[in-house]
Amino acid sequence: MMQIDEVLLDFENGYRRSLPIQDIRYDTVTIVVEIQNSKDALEKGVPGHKFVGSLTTIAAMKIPENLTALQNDAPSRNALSLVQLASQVKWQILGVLLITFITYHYITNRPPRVPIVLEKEIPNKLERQSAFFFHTANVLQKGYKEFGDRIWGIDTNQGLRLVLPLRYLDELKSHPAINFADSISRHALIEHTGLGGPPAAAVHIFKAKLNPSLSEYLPIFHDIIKRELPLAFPQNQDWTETHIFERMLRIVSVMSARAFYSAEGSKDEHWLELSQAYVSTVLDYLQKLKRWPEFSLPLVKFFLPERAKVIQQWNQAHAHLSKTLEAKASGKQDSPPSLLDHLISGRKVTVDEMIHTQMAFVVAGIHTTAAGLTQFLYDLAVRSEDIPELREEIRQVYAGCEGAFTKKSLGELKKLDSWMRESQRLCLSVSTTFQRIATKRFRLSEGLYIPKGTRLEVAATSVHVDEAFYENPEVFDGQRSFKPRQGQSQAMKHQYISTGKTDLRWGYGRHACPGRFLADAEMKMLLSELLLHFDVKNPEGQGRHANIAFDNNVMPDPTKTVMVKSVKGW
Ligand code: HEM
Repeated sequence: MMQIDEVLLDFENGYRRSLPIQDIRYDTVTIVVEIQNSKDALEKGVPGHKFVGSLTTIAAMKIPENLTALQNDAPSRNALSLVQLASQVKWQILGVLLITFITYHYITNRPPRVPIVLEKEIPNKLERQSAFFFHTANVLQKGYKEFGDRIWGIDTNQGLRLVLPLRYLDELKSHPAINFADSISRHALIEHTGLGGPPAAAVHIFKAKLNPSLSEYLPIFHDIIKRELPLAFPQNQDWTETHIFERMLRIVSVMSARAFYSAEGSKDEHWLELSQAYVSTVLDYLQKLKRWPEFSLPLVKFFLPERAKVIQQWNQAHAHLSKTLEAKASGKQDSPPSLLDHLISGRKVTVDEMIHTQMAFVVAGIHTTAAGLTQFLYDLAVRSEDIPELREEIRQVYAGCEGAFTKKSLGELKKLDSWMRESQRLCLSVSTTFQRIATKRFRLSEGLYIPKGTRLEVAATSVHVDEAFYENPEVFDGQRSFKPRQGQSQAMKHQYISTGKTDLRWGYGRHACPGRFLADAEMKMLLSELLLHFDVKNPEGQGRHANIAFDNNVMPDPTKTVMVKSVKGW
């Protein structure tokens, strides 16, 4: 037999204390006894062994040398051995659970096993990321050619992205486990920048309210174009070197301000300047941030002047929008109502919510449309021989509607439509589209497991130059879509606003660009007025201006110029 000198008390609240046995006063607590100091016990090799029971049990306890004997004899035997067992099992269970959790987490989040573009040519991952950032279209084209019909991956500074073959589009276009808005937020690095796409509710209102009222907007847009165009392109009988992008941006920003914001806003020079400058700031900010690896962004962003500029522009937008919302509180709407009118009708919207929505529409709608117009003119400047045919069609349609464009008359500009479509086929606004993010893990029908958070997309620029879908895809053919539209059955197909699996200019599926009808109308009216009154060409020997591309964005170079001259007799 051995004597216990000291006990270790484990109270239920987690408190633990070691006391000589004579100091223990309370006899009601449930305690754990750990033999600690007994020399005898040490010699017998049982220290660390725990017994649980009431103090009365323990105070009276004389522990036999043979512990098994105690377990058989002691009155508290069952209680002691059960809790002892539970205590040991508890740690084992926790251990097993932890290992299971880590294994599960690893397995479910492990990137899918797919071939990675450039992995063989550039073994260093950082260099591969950089190659994609600076040569996006080429890297996409390489992967598209090399992996054909398989799913393949791209290493980017913001992680692995999976490129899908077109056959997955139907399976995924309404899949509940993938999300478009999250992927836009991810592209805009929302957790570092606070930037993101327009809220789904606002997009819904845009589709339901603004798009159906487009006809009412046409005379307003046409007036804006007729007012702004001569300011942007003064009459000049000599060829004049002209920056295109900034002029397009200005005119589109006026039309967009009227449609998204308010009639007053479309005349407010400060708002117009702000909306034009904001997009460039955002693009510069993202371009700079995306050069850095993800983990460094929380720090890097503070060193970029664009961050301060974006915040300053938000503050300016705040001043405008709080004034406008106050003025609109009476319920007075523009005619036709702007998107802002629709958004606040019957709803309480805070100034901050409205800033987010308005600025997101500014980014989605102004730069893209101005870029589309600039790309068109850059294409036309190296094919000025096509101008007379386009101009003739415009003249006929213009005469037919007596100079007042309607939806129907814009629909008759089929050659212009085809030219716009061809220009956009080769110069998309984004190099990949159908960008989605997996919000849950799921498995594709052909078996590939997609972990939560995976980014998925389609290599749109490569699809558009695939000869399986386009004859002589590298050749610019302005009438490519005009020809098939001559037959009755195809008359409504192959339009500038059309979308399809091999026609990804506006994205695909339920998130295909809802602003394309607006862009189509704005662009056709602006180009019609421009081509009625001006010739464009590039200086002798100057080829088609190259685009600026980074990550997913493709833009015309705003610093380039084309030669512009007034048409005789205007
Ligand atoms: C030529 C001009 C334009 C181009 C090339 C363009 C291109 C695109 C593309 C490619 C997408 C789909 C992205 C994807 O699926 O990955 C998209 C979506 C979107 N576009 Fe446009 N866009 C243009 C004009 C506009 C305009 C004028 C608006 C005005 C409201 C607009 C608003 C939007 C919105 C809100 C979305 C997201 C739709 C959603 O959340 O479901 N776009 N655009």
